Amino acid sequence: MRHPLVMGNWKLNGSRHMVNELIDGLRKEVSSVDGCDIAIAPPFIYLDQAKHQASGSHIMLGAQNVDINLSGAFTGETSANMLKDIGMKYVIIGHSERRTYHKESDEVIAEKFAVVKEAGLIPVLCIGETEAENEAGQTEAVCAKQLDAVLKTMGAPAFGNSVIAYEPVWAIGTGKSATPAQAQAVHKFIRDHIAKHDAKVAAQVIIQYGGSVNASNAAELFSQPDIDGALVGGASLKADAFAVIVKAAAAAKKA
Ligand SMILES: O=C(CO)COP(=O)(O)O
Repeated sequence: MRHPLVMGNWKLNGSRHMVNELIDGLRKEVSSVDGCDIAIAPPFIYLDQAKHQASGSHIMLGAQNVDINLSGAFTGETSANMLKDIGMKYVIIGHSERRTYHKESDEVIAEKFAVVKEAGLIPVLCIGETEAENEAGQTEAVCAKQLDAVLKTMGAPAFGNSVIAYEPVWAIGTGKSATPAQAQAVHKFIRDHIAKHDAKVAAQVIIQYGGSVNASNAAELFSQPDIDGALVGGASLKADAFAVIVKAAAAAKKA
């Protein structure tokens, strides 16, 4: 049985005050939840503070990005080993906002996947099509290409103890989530695509959905057989809304 993961991607939001308030709120709301892994990914500068604030709870920490290099003359960057050093568990890579605004290619993202695995951290690989690609019927081709970048360089076993987040770009921050049936169809495609290489790895890889997940639509999304939790943006900035999503994921897998 796969254990769902609900992860909050705070993106470029937060302050010292908010880190303390939000984590304190979450700790109260989710203290009795079991059956769902919980993580948050605040901005880099607050990761250490967040780790301390969450200590003793089952809220895990993740980073929103990582560099492909481990050390040296790379001004402004953060390495996978540094993230490991401060107690991170997950690293989000390939988010569509980084693909778009920072021109990250599939090849660079595959390199990031490799350094994250090498450091003993869990990559959360974001994939998904744009609205134009969706309308052109290219959803599966785009997802396959984004997965293949990692499959080609590292092989299917790299997806063992890794997370994939299917985030259709048109659903991110728009309030227009994919329907549960639409998301399920793509999640099944993703799992089947990995199964062509390694059925065992495909059966256990966590595939999260992301894109306008909120307290109202989460339960129905999680009722789908191949949706293993969510990567949540806006709704992760409010403890009560995020907790509803976490509880929905835990309940779905017990049902
Ligand atoms: O990009 C996302 C998570 O990584 C989704 O963002 P929203 O939940 O705000 O749509």
